[in-house]
Amino acid sequence: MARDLIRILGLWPARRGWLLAGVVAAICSTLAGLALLVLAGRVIAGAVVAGQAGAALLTGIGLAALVWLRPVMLFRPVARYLDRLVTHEATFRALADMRVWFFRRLAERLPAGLGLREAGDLLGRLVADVESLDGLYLRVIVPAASSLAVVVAMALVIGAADPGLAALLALPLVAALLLPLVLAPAAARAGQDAARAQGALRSAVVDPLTGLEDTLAANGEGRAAARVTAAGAALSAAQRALARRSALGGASGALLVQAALLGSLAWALGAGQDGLAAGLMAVFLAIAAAEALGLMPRAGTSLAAASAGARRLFEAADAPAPVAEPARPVAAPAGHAIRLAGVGFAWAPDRPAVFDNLDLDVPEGARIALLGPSGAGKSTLAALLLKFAAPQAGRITLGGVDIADLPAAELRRRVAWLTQDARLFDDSIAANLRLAAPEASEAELWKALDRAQVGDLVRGLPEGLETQCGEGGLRFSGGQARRLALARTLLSPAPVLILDEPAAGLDADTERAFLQTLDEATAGRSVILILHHLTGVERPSRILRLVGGRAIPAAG
Ligand SMILES: Nc1ncnc2c1ncn2[C@@H]1O[C@H](COP(=O)(O)OP(=O)(O)OP(=O)(O)O)[C@@H](O)[C@H]1O
Repeated sequence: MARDLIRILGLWPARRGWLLAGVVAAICSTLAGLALLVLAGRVIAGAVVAGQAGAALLTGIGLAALVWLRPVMLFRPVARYLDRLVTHEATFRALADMRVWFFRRLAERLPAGLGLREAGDLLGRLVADVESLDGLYLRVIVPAASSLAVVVAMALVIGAADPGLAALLALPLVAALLLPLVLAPAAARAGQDAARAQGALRSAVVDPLTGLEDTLAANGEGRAAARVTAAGAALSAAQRALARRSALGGASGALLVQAALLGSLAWALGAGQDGLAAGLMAVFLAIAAAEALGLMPRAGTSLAAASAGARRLFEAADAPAPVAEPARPVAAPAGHAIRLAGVGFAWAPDRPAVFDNLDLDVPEGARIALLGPSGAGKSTLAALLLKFAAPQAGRITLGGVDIADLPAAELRRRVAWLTQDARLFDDSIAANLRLAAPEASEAELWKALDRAQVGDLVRGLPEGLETQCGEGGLRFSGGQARRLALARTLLSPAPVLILDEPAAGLDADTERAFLQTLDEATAGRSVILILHHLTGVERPSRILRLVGGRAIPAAG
């Protein structure tokens, strides 16, 4: 548990200044509260000892306390305001860093898609588990630092007057301070159950919602609702267990703080005239301490929840990346001829091999038509060429350089892929296109749209290039969205294009028109056309068929 949490803190180096400033602000605010009660205590203790308020005000101590009371009263709300402001700002910044870190780690580990991972569960990790980490700072570190400052200040203030009283007061308060460490391990299991249940609930909701049409068409809403109910019940049970631990911690904390209060009260009553002032002061300090230390035992459950969140994040973030970046990357080659030699590949050790001793040459400027039945491995070949997966045998070279030695980003600048189910993102058409070429001018966007046979459609839209595509491109029909995605790929300056069924979604005439303009759109570039069948207008330089894990020449 401690290792995960220490590692989390290590991931926030850029926010160290903010985090530290938050702790300092919280300590100042708590100590200001303490000082306020100390000063009030002094005035009252002086009055009680002197027998009447007026006389107390005239004693040196009472007068000094009164002088300090006003600035401290003014300082305290300011300190409290700054405390909340800075600690929350520090948390927001640290969590934002954490999300980006986690997202990048996922992107490295899931280049070929989620595979068997559940989208809802990953979303839960990215949102809820990252959020649970705010408890580590806001509900554990900050209160612990403030409480420690309170205990030390109290020991100093009371210790100067009466060390025995200071020990009596400090003992239960130190116990309250340490209680979270005692309670956290027991709460850890409940924290893990709650985090897991939260992930399961998100999956149960996201999965049927993403495919709502299919869920409804199959009358599956009853089953989906039952899954959500079961996942919700599991989450409630886990959260109830966590809440029980939190309540237990809260009650124990209150008990310890009250013990300190009662102890000092008993001392004050039992002390003679000499000890009365110190005893009364201790009562005031115990009241002040209650605010800071009363929260501490609950920090145990926050610690457990943060540790469960951290565990789940690291579980996903530490999975081995399918393709490691080269330890010693080589310079990108000038040429872009592709060669596969003796490539063997299976997606997992227990899955059948997709390729077995595959050889393939794509010379610069060639147009290869790659045919093959469903499941033959056409998309898998594209995944290998973009290093979304790495072959277990053989090598793949680009311009004579093994792609294993090229950084993935360099390779992907040279090879662009229109995937089979290319996705439009929830942004404008222009932004979707510029994913492939961020610097592209408007004229270049229109050129790519025209080449993909979708320029007229976009011209007819009131907002043109600024039209929002909606999530997954829902604003457009399947065929229109595919042509927009094709325009994006054609816009890419990459010298090698892999186009998986580029004419899918086009009617016969438009398909013909598109394939005829392909020459112009891809002039000078190598193109791998993944097709189920040839229409006769593709004019490939070679036709290959993937069969039994190998590429064999096919008749046109
Ligand atoms: N990302 C992936 N993770 C795990 N297995 C995969 C992945 N992509 C493809 N496969 C598996 O690899 C095999 C070949 O699939 P692939 O999609 O490459 O065939 P294809 O020729 O493109 O088929 P289609 O013409 O139907 O698109 C299939 O058994 C498939 O389940």
